[in-house]
Amino acid sequence: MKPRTPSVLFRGGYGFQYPWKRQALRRFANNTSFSTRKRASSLSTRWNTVSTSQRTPSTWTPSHTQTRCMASASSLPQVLINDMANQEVIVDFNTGTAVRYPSFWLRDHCPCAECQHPSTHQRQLDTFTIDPEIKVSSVRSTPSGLEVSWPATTDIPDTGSSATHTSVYPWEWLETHPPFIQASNKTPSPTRQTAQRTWAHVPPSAAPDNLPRVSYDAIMNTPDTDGLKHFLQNIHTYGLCFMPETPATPEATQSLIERIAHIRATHYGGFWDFTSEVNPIDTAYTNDPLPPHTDTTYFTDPAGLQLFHLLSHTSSRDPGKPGKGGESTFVDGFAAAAYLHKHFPQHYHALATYPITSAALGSPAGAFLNTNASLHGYPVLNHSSPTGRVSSPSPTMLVQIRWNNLDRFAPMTPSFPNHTALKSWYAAAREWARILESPEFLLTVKLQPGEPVIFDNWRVLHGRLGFEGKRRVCGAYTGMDDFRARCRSLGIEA
Ligand SMILES: C[N+](C)(C)CCCC[C@H](N)C(=O)O
Ligand SMILES: O=C(O)CCC(=O)C(=O)O
Repeated sequence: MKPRTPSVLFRGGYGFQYPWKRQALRRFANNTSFSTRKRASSLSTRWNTVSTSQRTPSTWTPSHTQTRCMASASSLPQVLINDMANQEVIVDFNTGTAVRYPSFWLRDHCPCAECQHPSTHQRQLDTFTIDPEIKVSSVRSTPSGLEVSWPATTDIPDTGSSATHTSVYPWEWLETHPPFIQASNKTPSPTRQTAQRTWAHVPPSAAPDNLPRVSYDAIMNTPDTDGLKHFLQNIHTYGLCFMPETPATPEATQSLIERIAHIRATHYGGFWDFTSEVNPIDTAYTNDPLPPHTDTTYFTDPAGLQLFHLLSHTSSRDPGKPGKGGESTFVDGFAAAAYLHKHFPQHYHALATYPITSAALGSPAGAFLNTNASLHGYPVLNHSSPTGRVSSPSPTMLVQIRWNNLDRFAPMTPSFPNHTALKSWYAAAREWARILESPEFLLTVKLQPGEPVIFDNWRVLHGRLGFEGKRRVCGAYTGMDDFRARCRSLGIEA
């Protein structure tokens, strides 16, 4: 097909009105040698500077030996096609950089109702019927997005037709789903801490006024979701939130957590209401002190949020009097980890490197162990990065803390290469435990009936002081994915 000269021409062209676009596209043009045939009319230079007289987009059909700038009204992104072996469509979003989309990747992510289920948004297109060397037939910048026409092939799901196919990719979707790591995120972008604020040096006295609080009524009873959004935002930003004026009943407490998401049931049950017991399945069901820890470190996917509501605590000797002890403790593990990284980088590295095994062995449900022939446990400090590889772990990449020294278990699959490594891990764990218990980081709060607390179990460590008397606590877990999905449903980028 003889390429038609783009009927869309644009004012000024890259070389004149927008010099920085020239650099942006040239960077891509230079990064990929591509051939263009010089053509008559206004096209010029290696990457087709054109002058424009129209301001509305229209179709343009490149030949596959040609690479051109496809431009449209200056308010729309500009599109460049790189015709090399793995054809790419390069989009300049008028932000000074441009993003590359392989044609196969674009076809595979077509959002139309044939290729993607309209309500489940699951892929309906069989990826593996797409021609691996597929190239666009034509592209067009339109107000609703990048319109791509594909050649007639048999990859149309189930229609058996060999009609061509057209995909329209909304600009915002394209811009927020770059297939390749951009230079801008070569250094790991902050993870969940992007909008998170660590806290420390909080007076270790009773809950100081500056701790985040949202009342039960604001969360449960306002017709809009402002109170709920504020509640979730606090949990995401600070890792915990108190909920004053909550009726001191299991029912009201359960409704609070279910306002967020469904309860994550475990071998402890779903919604728990517990006191100390004679034959406990876990030390939580005793009146012993518990050092700062995160729960369910022995799960592949540790519980995301945990809620505690102290319903009562009375003296064993005189039920009319309050019981002694049982204060709750909380630590912002991200703040403690940042302190460890700054002052003891070798200890941070040890806790981020060596996997350890945790276990819950007291339950008749069986032994929970996060180790087996193929899984060798997890480090205390777990990181994530855009490349999926974490060569030098740092707090900006920290996504999850797994620390419960009571539940740490001798692994069946050894994870320390030698005695030196083992000693370095113990030295690191000792310093970590010291930091967690230090006044600078340990928040000690005597929970009160009517004011439950909820916290991020991947970030905030919790514990309690030993106590005497009858102490009744209720609460539940939710999953981290469920919490984050609920945040997103309210516009919070968790
Ligand atoms: C269910 N309830 C919260 C009452 C007890 C949970 C015990 C959790 C266990 N010690 C761990 O650290 O995973
Ligand atoms: O009893 C408490 O206040 C906390 C218990 C605990 O740490 C747990 O259940 O994991």
